[in-house]
Amino acid sequence: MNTPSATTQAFRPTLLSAAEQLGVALTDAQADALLCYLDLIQKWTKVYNLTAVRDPKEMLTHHLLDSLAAIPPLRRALAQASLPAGQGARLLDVGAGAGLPGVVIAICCPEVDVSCVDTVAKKAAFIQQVAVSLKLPNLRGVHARVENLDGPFDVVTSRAFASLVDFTTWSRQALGPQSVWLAMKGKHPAEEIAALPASVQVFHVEPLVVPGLDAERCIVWMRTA
Ligand SMILES: C[S@@+](CC[C@H](N)C(=O)[O-])C[C@H]1O[C@@H](n2cnc3c(N)ncnc32)[C@H](O)[C@@H]1O
Repeated sequence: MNTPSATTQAFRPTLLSAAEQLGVALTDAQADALLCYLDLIQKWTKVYNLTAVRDPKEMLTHHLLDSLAAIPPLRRALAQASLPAGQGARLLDVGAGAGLPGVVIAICCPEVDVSCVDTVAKKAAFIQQVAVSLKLPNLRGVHARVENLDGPFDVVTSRAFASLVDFTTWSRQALGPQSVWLAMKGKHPAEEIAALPASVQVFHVEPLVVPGLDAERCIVWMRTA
């Protein structure tokens, strides 16, 4: 059983209210897992330097709630995807670092198989540790450069990773013919979009509102043209 610490347990009302605002239905077990994930980041970041954000409250809004905001758009995209009947979607989170948004997706969407790839071995090992500690069979950490990974993955995500050109160039071989890229960005990245080659089609720039975070956020949805 996952039991959050007293510190993160105090965040539960904020988490539940944010989830409600976002339209993400969380079971008690999922809320526990998200709070325990915060505990694990805090514990391991002392040793592994997983993230520059150290304040637990900031971690909640800047990392956890920010990633949670991507869940409804992701669910919508998966519902529209024509996946073979009975097959769960495969998702690759590129440059996942401490597991954002990949771990949040694995907790909230148990039907999605999530691989978090990072070039830094200790970050991939941390994701494996999270998968074991939180009993998430649909989550794995992969130590590799994304350029060397084959797919096909149905959705390839990134957050705070690289320019759109680099993200799409380096991960293109991991996509199938019907797959999409989901890039989490701050304000509308007009210059990055303009720099994309004709072989990458941006089909939607979706604004995100993150509860408790006074900052612009969006998802850039792309597919191969
Ligand atoms: C700024 S961190 C972002 C981490 C996380 N996505 C987040 O939002 O907090 C970028 C991560 O990308 C990883 N990275 C850089 N180049 C990579 C590559 N070619 N393949 C896989 N991971 C890479 C780095 O090791 C780093 O952990």
